[in-house]
Amino acid sequence: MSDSPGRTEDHLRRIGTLIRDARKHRGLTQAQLADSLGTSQSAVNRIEKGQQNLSVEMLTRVSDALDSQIVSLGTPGAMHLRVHGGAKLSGAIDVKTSKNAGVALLCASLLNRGRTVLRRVARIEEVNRILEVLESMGVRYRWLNADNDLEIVPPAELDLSRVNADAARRTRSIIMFLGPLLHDHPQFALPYAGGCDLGTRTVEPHMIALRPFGLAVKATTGEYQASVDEGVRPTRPIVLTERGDTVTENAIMAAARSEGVTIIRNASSNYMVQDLCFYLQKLGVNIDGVGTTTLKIEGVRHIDRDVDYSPAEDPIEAMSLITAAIVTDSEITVRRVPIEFLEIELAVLQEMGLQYRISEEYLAANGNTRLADVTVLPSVLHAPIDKIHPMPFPGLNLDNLPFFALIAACAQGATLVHDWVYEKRAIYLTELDKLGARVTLMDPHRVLIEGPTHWSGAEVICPPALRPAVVILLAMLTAKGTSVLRNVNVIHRGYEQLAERLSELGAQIETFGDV
Ligand SMILES: CC(=O)N[C@H]1[C@@H](OP(=O)(O)OP(=O)(O)OC[C@H]2O[C@@H](n3ccc(=O)[nH]c3=O)[C@H](O)[C@@H]2O)O[C@H](CO)[C@@H](O)[C@@H]1O
Ligand SMILES: C=C(OP(=O)(O)O)C(=O)O
Repeated sequence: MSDSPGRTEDHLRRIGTLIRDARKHRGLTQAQLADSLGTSQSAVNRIEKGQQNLSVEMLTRVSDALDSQIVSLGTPGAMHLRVHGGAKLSGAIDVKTSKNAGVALLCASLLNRGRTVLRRVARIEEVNRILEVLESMGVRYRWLNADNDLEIVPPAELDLSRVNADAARRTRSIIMFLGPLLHDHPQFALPYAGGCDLGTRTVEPHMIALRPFGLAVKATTGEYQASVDEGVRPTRPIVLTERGDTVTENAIMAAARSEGVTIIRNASSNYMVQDLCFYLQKLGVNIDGVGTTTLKIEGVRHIDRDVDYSPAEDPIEAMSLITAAIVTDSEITVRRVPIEFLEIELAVLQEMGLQYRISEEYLAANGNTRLADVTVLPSVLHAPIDKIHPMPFPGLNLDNLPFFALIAACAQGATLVHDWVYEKRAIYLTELDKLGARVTLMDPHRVLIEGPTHWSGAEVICPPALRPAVVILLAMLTAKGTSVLRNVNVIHRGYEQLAERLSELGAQIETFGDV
């Protein structure tokens, strides 16, 4: 190691603490660990205090003895959380604007020759990835202030020859560049879409929706090769084969600059789609039917307007924070909840016995979305009578399903959670078992959860999916003892400063990185 002595000591102390935590999780005394390492109890004591130099060989032996990877190598930048469970939360917290509107609006800013300012954008990795891709195309952007207002200025001509493939491959939202780009670019290539690892997520509906605008896409190694037959536009209503959010957004963005009227049927009316429509209306695009499944869009061939738009608050973050209160049995007020996108969730929770207060409604800064403050009160929960399953809006949101799994684990009785959509997400919920939950995987889409759970701290590596990772973090808030959650970078994809904001409510969470 070419480290300075001070840093080495600091690293040794941090490794020592990790070893102590892992030992305690295993329920071992220092003497028992020493035995299995063939060393003395005093040596283990020195190791845990960071007072003993450690060879790689010794570290490997400790890792084996504790069945825990104490130090991860080769993942530069990996961040982890140490959570001391059991603390009650109190106070109030504001919901931030949504990830999913944020990424859609960034893609939509490509439709506009003028300057777009987006207010209070969630400063999350998913947004950063799209910004990196935009920048690689020649778009300039600037964070304007501490409120996270973001300015986007497109170049006279986009340069699609050097698209940042590394950033693009890490987000599924890259697929939403197809709709905006097809207007001015007869040929272009885009890297394949990435995102959470949730099993197969088809892009076929996007192809079907965009074909009437002249788009043909050939998938080659690692890239979509797009070609556009200019002048082709829909001759009849576009009927989406599934009511997906991003596919609806792609169709809207294709229609926005296509002259004449386009009708989209079986459109998603979800929150991010509504935000996109409100933004486009500010750009002069006439859209009828916002909030319904039939949209009538009057395209404008050239859009060149300086525009200022405020995306609405995130219903999934709101659900995450409500869940934090429920699992810790605390009273907290979640402010700026986009209530119209959580009504069914709250109705189901009420049936499960949740007590909460709700304020008068008020409007989000976009002038449209209804907000309210929700105060969650400590409650005794029981399993719902029926299974919990998602539906396109106005159903229970698919991204909120994992939170119901955690809440079900806190409730008395057995709950069936059915994720009919994603092939893999439900499987990750069985990770809750490491903290004491009883989650039985019935098949890849259904889990049976038996509560209530006697949560106990553990060390868990984040699954490669945003919501299941957050659910594990929230369970750790209530689990007895200390837990370690590794590789939490996946959480930063969709949440801004979640650990820090939970700490402000009283949670005891420390962040640490790889040594
Ligand atoms: C950036 C963004 O906005 N992401 C959201 C968006 O992703 P996105 O719109 O990309 O969602 P997908 O297209 O992957 O759809 C999700 C899954 O649902 C299936 N499907 C969808 C609609 C339908 O009517 N029938 C059907 O079977 C799809 O085949 C797919 O397997 O919607 C997902 C589903 O709400 C959310 O989890 C994501 O957070
Ligand atoms: C699945 C999700 O998002 P994405 O579409 O960005 O992968 C999510 O937000 O939970």
